[in-house]
Amino acid sequence: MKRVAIIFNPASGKGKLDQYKDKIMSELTDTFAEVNVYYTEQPGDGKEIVERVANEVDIIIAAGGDGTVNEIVNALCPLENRPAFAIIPGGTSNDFSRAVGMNQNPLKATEQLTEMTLEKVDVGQTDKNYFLNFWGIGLITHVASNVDSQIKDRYGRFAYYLRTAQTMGKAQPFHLKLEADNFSFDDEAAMLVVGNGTFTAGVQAFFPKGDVQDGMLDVLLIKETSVQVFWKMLQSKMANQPTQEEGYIYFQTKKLSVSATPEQLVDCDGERRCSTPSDITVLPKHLTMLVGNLN
Ligand SMILES: Nc1ncnc2c1ncn2[C@@H]1O[C@H](COP(=O)(O)OP(=O)(O)OP(=O)(O)O)[C@@H](O)[C@H]1O
Repeated sequence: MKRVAIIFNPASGKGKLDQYKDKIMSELTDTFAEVNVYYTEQPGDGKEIVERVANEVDIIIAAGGDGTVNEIVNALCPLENRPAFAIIPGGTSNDFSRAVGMNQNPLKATEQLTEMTLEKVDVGQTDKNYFLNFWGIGLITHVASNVDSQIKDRYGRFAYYLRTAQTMGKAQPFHLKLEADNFSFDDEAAMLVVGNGTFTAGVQAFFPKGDVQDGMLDVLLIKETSVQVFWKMLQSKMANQPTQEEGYIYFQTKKLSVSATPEQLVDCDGERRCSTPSDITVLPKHLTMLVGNLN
């Protein structure tokens, strides 16, 4: 584990990483024998860099926000020989970096990386796309990802649910057909979220007890949206226990097939580029990551 490629997105988080760049580099060059730095200039560059350097390095670090991480992970996951992966958080939400216990200060996160704690983590796959955090349809695609960060820090899940409740009028229910390992559903629904990581938009909104190493996907199906349903969810622990409440269902599975009428836009780790139908599976321990505090 000596050769490192760090891919910076200078535009992430409105250029947030710029002030830390020199210190990040000196910390890395003190620890690793070879550190090559790359800068992305436009969408697609992260993918191209990974494809170019993956065979020559032991570790690829994504220094940027969730969009940068998503692009790099989508280029890494199909490779047969995957270098280890790490994240220096540089965006607004930084969901998977939080899930693997990275400090949200980029310099402290770099120090954590140099401790070289390696863990294998699960990855979600839907058709040709990979996700680390979540896949979702329905209401979730209407919730602005940037719930005010101060309010989010203070009120966590509650702020996110409140924002979701505010957008409720915008989402039309849809007819959902779902086939999972031990569960099927064929009825009206308002939202379906499939989680791998535990964070959505910077908060542990839906799967606070999720585990990125358990080889399972967490699934939350909201049948009808009402303030009462969100209130019930807020009070529940969602602790890896299958739950069937009046307004929502929670379960775990290794794979599921989803179709919807009308066709639904899919939000996959914040990227909205595909629509239903979708086949979703978990790739257990598919990526080796340098992590912070995983517990
Ligand atoms: N130099 C660049 N200028 C503008 N956009 C870029 C550049 N390099 C990469 N990109 C694109 O910017 C997009 C957004 O990046 P990223 O998500 O890291 O930042 P962010 O939007 O500020 O963070 P967050 O998603 O956490 O809010 C990525 O999809 C990436 O392809």
